[in-house]
Amino acid sequence: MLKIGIVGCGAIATFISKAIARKKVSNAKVVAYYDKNRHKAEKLSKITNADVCDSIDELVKKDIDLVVEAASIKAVEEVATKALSNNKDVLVMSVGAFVDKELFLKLYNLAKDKGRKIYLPSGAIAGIDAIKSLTFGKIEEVVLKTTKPVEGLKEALKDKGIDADAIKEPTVVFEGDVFDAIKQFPSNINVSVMLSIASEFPAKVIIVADPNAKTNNHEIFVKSSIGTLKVLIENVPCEENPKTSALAAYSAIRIIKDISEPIKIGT
Ligand SMILES: NC(=O)C1=CN([C@@H]2O[C@H](COP(=O)(O)OP(=O)(O)OC[C@H]3O[C@@H](n4cnc5c(N)ncnc54)[C@H](OP(=O)(O)O)[C@@H]3O)[C@@H](O)[C@H]2O)C=CC1
Ligand SMILES: O=C([O-])CC(=O)C(=O)O
Repeated sequence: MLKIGIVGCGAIATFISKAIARKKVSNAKVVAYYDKNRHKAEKLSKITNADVCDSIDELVKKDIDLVVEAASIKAVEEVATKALSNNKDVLVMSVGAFVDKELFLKLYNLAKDKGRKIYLPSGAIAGIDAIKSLTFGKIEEVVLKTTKPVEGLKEALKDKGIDADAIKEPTVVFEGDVFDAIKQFPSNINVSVMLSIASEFPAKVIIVADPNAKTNNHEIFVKSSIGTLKVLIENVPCEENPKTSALAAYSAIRIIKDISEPIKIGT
């Protein structure tokens, strides 16, 4: 039985907890939660009976195999460093943190030294399997066009001084590289960093705010010497957090399930 500790008790942690409690994943149990808002951890502990911790340090010292980071980009360095240093594997949802190459290398080397694994789920996008294989050829172009309901982009738009309520038709609110995209939309475009890591090529990113959209759509285009990939995924947003697609949580759940599977499907 894989023992899991979860840091960040929002939308993704809720999906994971329910999937485990409802035995959709039978090889794992949640044993500990930590959230900076203790009441959120307490709410989830009612679903799984897991302990509520007062700090990341307390959580990583527990008898657990895997720490799931489902908190924020800012939390990744501390959570992953402490998890790996305490000989736990770590699954990182806030993949945007790895836009920082130094952090990527630091955690990569720590995991290697400790003989532990860092899991980066495909998250809210599809096609990562093929894109990883395409890197054996020459990648020429990587583009992500994300269209989200205005509601899901509201906070980030406010930070940019854009009044989301004034958007009455599909509007491009960002066009640029992955580095600026994740800086300006840290809770919306982790997928662009995942795409760039998988393709080993910095993605061009376009973000559209659509007042009529009901789904979080990600359109991916990768041109390479091996082939050209075009993928569109239309994701149902989480009720608890409309910025986040349910698929992102299910990709983490799938990794947790696959850890104990004797057969590995896909690249
Ligand atoms: N890889 C991918 O494809 C995707 C990644 N994500 C990312 O995954 C992460 C989790 O998403 P989601 O569950 O929707 O987010 P939520 O906002 O629903 O939940 C995150 C929770 O973690 C808490 N938190 C934030 N920072 C810390 C910290 N340092 N220590 C402890 N708790 C903390 C938050 O508190 P508070 O609300 O007070 O900040 C909140 O309760 C986010 O970073 C999100 O951007 C999301 C979708 C797709
Ligand atoms: O869930 C999504 O559709 C994408 C997302 O929020 C992210 O990548 O940060």
